[in-house]
Amino acid sequence: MKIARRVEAIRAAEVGAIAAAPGDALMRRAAAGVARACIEQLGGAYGRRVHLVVGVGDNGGDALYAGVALARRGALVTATLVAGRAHPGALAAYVAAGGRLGLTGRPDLVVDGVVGIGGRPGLRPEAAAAFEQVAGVPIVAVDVPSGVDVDSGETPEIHVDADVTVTFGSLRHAHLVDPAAAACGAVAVVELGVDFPAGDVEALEAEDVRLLLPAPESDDHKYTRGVVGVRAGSVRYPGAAVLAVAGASVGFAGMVRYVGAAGEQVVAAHPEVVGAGKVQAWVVGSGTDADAESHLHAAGGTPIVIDADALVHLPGAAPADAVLTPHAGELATMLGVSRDEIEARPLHHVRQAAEAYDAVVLLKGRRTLIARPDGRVRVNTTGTPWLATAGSGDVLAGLIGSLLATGMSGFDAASVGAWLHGRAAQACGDGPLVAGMLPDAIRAVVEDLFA
Ligand SMILES: NC(=O)C1=CN([C@@H]2O[C@H](COP(=O)(O)OP(=O)(O)OC[C@H]3O[C@@H](n4cnc5c(N)ncnc54)[C@H](O)[C@@H]3O)[C@@H](O)[C@H]2O)[C@@H](O)CC1
Ligand SMILES: [K+]
Repeated sequence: MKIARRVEAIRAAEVGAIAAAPGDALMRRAAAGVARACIEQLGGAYGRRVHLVVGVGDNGGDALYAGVALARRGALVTATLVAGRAHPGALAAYVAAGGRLGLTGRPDLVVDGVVGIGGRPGLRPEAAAAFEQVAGVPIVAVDVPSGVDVDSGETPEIHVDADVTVTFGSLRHAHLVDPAAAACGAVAVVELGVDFPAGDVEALEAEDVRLLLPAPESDDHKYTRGVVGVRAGSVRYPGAAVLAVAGASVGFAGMVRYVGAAGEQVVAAHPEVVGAGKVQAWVVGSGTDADAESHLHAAGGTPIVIDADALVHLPGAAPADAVLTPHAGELATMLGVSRDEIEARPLHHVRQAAEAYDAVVLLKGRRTLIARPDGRVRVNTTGTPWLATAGSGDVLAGLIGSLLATGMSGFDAASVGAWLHGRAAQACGDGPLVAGMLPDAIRAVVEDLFA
């Protein structure tokens, strides 16, 4: 599990280690990691031109010590001190190692050491100008891209867009949560040997998913494995029914039931699907059009995935054990704000919705967020831009419903479902895909996990 923590918790955990380490030992260790990332990015150090953009705090200190390490490996290092001063010890070491002040020529790489966890969102004009001078050059950010809001993952002001971000000890929220995560590029964590407390934002990794997934026991039969019921599709959108059922039919639940206007199409595509009866979980809403409200009311009393058209019919609190799966536009309608506001502050809004509806809420996006009413959040890190295609959400809703039917909690079902769905898209390759390809790819991903 990847765990991201709040700045306050990180600072508190590091106090002891900083006090115990002689001189700038911790900063030098952090800087060594930054230098390694630069060398990797450049394919070597000797003769490469690296430019440091340096602020007044320890983040700038890290950048300067990284400059020391790079200069010792033969790189030509220059630095702009955006406030005209910098961490005294690091600056002295930098100058002693042959580092120069001021920009000369076009560098091969820029190191962003303006601000880290001590920064406020935005860049002061001197910092912004320093980056403008080297526009287009790849950037390695120290700790976080300067200017992002570290705890909220928001980017309300101008900020650095990095190719690589090197952080220390623990991930911060900005590394996982968009839009800040998108500004980080690839993220590397340098170990500092510090113990951190639990965090409230996390991301599943393959091993976590494998451990959470249900696998049938030898004495299981179709009913003990769980039955999922799908109420999706309509005369107008029969395809949504077929796709939601396809997502529910990848094989986790022992049986799939379908209730709705597209029964004929569903059975033609999935002959194993049966009609109404007892279920352990419902999936309601994908493509249900005008039937959404009646389906929502008919499907009560079990864990339930509420998707698409059904979302707007929720009164206030959702039914017990509900997983809501809106995209940004749907969440905007539910919360009475604009889509732009949701996209600017997805972590804030997904938590707000989880609390308001007293349900697990999965907000779809490049970095899908899954929130519980108590504020705990999982971020999904799998997927490709090709996944943004019609019907992909229907497959996801069905898949999550089938996991719920096996007895998984809503939070686990939603986050594992999102992980598998995204990994399946990656397995389809870096090219176009249609939603109908996902179920087979999900099966292949699961087979790989258990291999
Ligand atoms: N805490 C630790 O254990 C470690 C911290 N390290 C580094 O130390 C950093 C934190 O250092 P600091 O607490 O000195 O804080 P920063 O270096 O992040 O920021 C320092 C100062 O920058 C100024 N500032 C704030 N917002 C600004 C903005 N938008 N534009 C320009 N200037 C702004 C403020 O005067 C602020 O106090 C971490 O991000 C990390 O890079 C590393 O050396 C590893 C160890
Ligand atoms: K930075």
